[in-house]
This record gives sequence, structure tokens and C-alpha cells, in this order.
Amino acid sequence: MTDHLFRPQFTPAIQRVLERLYSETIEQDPFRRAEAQSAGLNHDGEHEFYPAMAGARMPVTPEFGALLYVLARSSGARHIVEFGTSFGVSTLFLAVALRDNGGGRLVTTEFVPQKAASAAANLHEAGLADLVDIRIGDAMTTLARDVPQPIDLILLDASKGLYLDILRLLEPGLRQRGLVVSDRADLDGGDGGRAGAYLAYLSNPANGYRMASITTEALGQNFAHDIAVRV
Ligand SMILES: C[S@@+](CC[C@H](N)C(=O)[O-])C[C@H]1O[C@@H](n2cnc3c(N)ncnc32)[C@H](O)[C@@H]1O
Repeated sequence: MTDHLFRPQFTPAIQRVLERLYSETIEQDPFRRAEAQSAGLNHDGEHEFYPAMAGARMPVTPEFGALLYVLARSSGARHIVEFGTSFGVSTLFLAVALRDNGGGRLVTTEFVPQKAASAAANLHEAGLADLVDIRIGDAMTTLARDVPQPIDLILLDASKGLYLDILRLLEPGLRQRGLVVSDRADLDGGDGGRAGAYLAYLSNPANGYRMASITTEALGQNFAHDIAVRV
């Protein structure tokens, strides 16, 4: 079912978990989105959107996931921090990169406990659980302590309105030539334009980053991604 979306490049166990999660996304997310929309919640920029989508997979696109793997491999990442675990698809792509880099630590965070538990089970099934520390709670609290340093790669894939705050929280530990990667920062609908402020911050050379913006496509939708390197 997901052959057209995802080119196999990992071990059979990892491949199996990714394929299952993408298949479940195709089957289940449209219903979750319809439920959220009927409650007046339309996209990730809106307050209360994520609680309404508590059962939804919401993974990174397969192409962006593969890119995350390549970015983490090519930067030799050993320490990764992720905002937004959900069921753990991006976490899987990043954890396998750590494994292939010779080991490391990935701290990720999720405020829906059932999602965090599912992500933990998925990582266990893929044989990657030993590399990942899943913290349950709001990212501004869970990522405020004991993150592995120096940070090689930060992935922001959750509430758009917090992207700049989370970046500023983690920035002191981010190494030179470390990467800041984010998903869908273009969606800043109900959050007062804070994701816009995040993009403006990264694109101002005075703040010490150089950025590339790309789009991937899945299931007929476009997804924006921004990738910045600290210089
Ligand atoms: C788009 S999904 C993440 C998808 C995941 N990266 C993947 O590829 O499977 C965003 C997740 O972040 C969680 N989240 C949103 N805001 C959060 C916050 N402030 N603290 C912790 N988790 C949050 C949501 O519950 C949701 O599961």
C-alpha cells in the first residue's frame, strides 16, 4: 500500500513498523481530521488542534523522513532533540541514523501520554528503544533540563506557535554547524504569527543561521520544511 510513498532502505523490522504506521495514517487520519474540523479546528496552527487530534498519526512525509535520516547521517549526529513525537515516525528515522552513526541519544517529547506509549512500543518493535528518551509533557518543561549536548540536530514538528521559543530554549546547546529542521512552519493560523517569527529569526543572517526551504508531497498535499545550519 505504501510502496509508492516509501522506498525501503532499513532493516526489515524498522521497515515493517514504518509501513504499518504509514498504512494506519492513510486509513485513520482522514477521520480524525474530519472530527477536528467539525469542532472548528482546521490545522496545526490552532490552539486545541493537537488535543482534538489525540488519536491521529500525523507523521512526517516519507520523503522528509528519509531526508531526516540523511541529514542526521551526514552531520554525524550523536545528540538529537525532537519536539513532537506522536506515534514516533520521525523519531524512528532519526534513531536509525543514530544507530548507523555508531550510537547516541535522542530526546523527544509528547504531551498526549497514549501517543508517547505507542511511540515507545513502536521503537521497541523496531529495535531502537535504547537510543530514545521519550518525555511526556509540554515541551517547554520537558526540554528545559538534561538534554544531551552538544546538540547536533533539532527537529521541530509540533505546535507551530512554540517553534521560536523551543529553538531559543535549546539554542545554547546547539553546536556550530548543528542543524535546525522544522515541519510546516508555514501553518501559523491561530497562533499569532509566532511561526512566522521563527522563520524570520532563522532567515536573518545576523542570528547566525543559513536556511533552505523545501516542499514534499504526500497523498495530494504539499508539506513545507525548513532546514537551517548554524554558522
Ligand atoms: C505533527 S505531530 C508529530 C509527528 C511526528 N514527528 C511523526 O513524524 O510521527 C505533533 C505532535 O506534537 C504533540 N505536541 C503538540 N504540542 C506539544 C507541546 N507543546 N509539547 C509536547 N507535545 C506537543 C502533539 O500531541 C502531536 O502528537
